[in-house]
Amino acid sequence: MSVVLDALAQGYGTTTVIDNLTVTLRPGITALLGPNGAGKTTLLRTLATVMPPRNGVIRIDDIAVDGERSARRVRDRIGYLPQDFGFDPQMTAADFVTYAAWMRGVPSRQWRRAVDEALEMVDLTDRRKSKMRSLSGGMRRRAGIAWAIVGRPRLVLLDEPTVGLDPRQRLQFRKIISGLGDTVVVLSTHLIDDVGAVCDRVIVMHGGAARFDGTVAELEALDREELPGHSPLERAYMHLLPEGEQEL
Ligand SMILES: Nc1ncnc2c1ncn2[C@@H]1O[C@H](COP(=O)(O)OP(=O)(O)OP(=O)(O)O)[C@@H](O)[C@H]1O
Repeated sequence: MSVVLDALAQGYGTTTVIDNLTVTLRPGITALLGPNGAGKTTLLRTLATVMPPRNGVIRIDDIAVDGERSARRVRDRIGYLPQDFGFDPQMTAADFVTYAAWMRGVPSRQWRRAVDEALEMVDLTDRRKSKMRSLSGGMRRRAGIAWAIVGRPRLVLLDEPTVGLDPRQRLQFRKIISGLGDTVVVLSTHLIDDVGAVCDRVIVMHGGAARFDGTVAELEALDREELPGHSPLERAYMHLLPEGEQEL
């Protein structure tokens, strides 16, 4: 799986959110960091083929995704968990994940196995028959993660997947995504601990551009002791913000 963004521009109406972004995403876990409004969700939605690029090119497995026709060719390779995902509260957890398998073009004879595997990965096997409305917030988010990974799509896009998870569930989440193997995983987060623990690569977005693109160790090397923050990664992140935003 390869995902190439070449001079990508994206926005809403007259607002430009992403401007001239060029990156190649490879198998492994990439974190998108950046302040509120930096464009992380917009980038994930664009990668998920929800919005065609305003300018520039997205190439998924060498297919240029520039409209509905080309998007249809790649959608079954993509698992996308939006920040606020909707569901029918009457659906069981298994139905919810089966719906994703169907949407992703998993053949019906494989649904049962694929759904069982996804629910097992997020530790919801014993809740497979529970209605979505009866699950706790953290369980729903884990069902959402199962939604994104069922059928093993090669590109997995997760928008703030650990919001609402308790500490143990966050550790479980890290285990799940570390076990996805040969998959391009892109997640947005504000939790720098998660980045340090599981991500291979970090892209820090600000002002429509990638202000940093490198490994966690390379980001950590930008640590400046004089900046606010409780860890080298937090201080390195602060260092990447414009000067006016570096104080608290
Ligand atoms: N549907 C929309 N219509 C108009 N503007 C939008 C829309 N969605 C987002 N925006 C604007 O685009 C910019 C980027 O928003 P986006 O949600 O991508 O940021 P983000 O980095 O995901 O933020 P957060 O950390 O708060 O989730 C913001 O200025 C936002 O107000």
